[in-house]
Amino acid sequence: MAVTINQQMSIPIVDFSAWSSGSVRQRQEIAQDLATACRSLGFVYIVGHGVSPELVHEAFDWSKKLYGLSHEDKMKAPHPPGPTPHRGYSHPGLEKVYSKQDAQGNAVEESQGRSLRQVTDFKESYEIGSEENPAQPNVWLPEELLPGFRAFMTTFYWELNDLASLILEAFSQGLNLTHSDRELFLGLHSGHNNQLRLLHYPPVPADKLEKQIIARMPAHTDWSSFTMLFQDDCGGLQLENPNKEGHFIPATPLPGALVLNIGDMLQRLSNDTFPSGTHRVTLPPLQEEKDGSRQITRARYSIPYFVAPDETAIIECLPSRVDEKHPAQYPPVMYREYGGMRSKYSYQQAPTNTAAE
Ligand SMILES: O=C(O)CCC(=O)C(=O)O
Ligand SMILES: [Fe+2]
Repeated sequence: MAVTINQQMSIPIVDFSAWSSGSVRQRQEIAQDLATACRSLGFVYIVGHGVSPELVHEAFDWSKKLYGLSHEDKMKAPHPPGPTPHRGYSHPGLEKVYSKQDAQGNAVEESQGRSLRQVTDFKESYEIGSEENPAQPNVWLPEELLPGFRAFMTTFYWELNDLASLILEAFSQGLNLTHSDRELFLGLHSGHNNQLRLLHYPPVPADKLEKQIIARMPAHTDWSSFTMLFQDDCGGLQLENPNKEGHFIPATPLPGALVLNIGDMLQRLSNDTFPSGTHRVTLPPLQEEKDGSRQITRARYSIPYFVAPDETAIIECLPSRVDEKHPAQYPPVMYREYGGMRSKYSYQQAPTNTAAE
């Protein structure tokens, strides 16, 4: 039995190890297990995913080296102004993550953008894409600052895309797509519009997070098709229980597992068969260090990989998932336009970077 519901954590675990070399029956079981898991929460742990622990370890090592550089050096690969291109280094406080609900209504755009920023997201990130995506060129550090970083990350990006392609196949089988829908679905994802993200949440006083004076990452959905996330052992990632608004389930770090969550595009393509999971990063349960009487959270590192449709792909409910009983829930949308709408306020003028002091 490849799917287990861990009672304590309630997030299903799917073993993907037999996907590439398994029998037709084994593959069918995995596809079904994955679909069952994604239907319920839109969140699943994948074990046996084939990305070697050494490679993941090396990626975290590079991330630590990157964030160990001085602010001045990190700013040699600055995120360009505005939300796109979404590449390079974002210092703490620059990017604001918010939910679809937070940003509704067009008339009060400016004030909304400002009010969303009253609570700073205390994290720093570095975004990497395909080297062959002219719409979103990478912003690299000078090679001498971190020799080998660019080469490693470029290889890692495509290694993760290899896994993403297998998971897309498993999804098309689990969703019972017709042959032509399968071709369409796979064809939307060339791999050139994915995004590899290195995230660092510096230590902060726990009470600042508790009192919501600052945030790590507020509740949101990802707007790509799905996300594969590696996290360190700190904890703090949580997903919202889809049946109980405002109740969050911890995505406790599970050694060797990646966390997969469904994004808005796959929710649309699957016509709501797979819900896009709302998640956030908040206070981890572990607080090991103390600063006088004040509790300080540990630093946290995570590496999400967003598997996205191509920029100009038109996303609409796949015909295999639409019938009289299940009419299409979404009109067609170009992926680039949807992303633009969701990220509109995320890179407005940032407040000064002092929130965690
Ligand atoms: O850091 C994490 O665990 C989650 C990151 C995340 O949700 C995101 O970057 O969209
Ligand atoms: Fe996310």
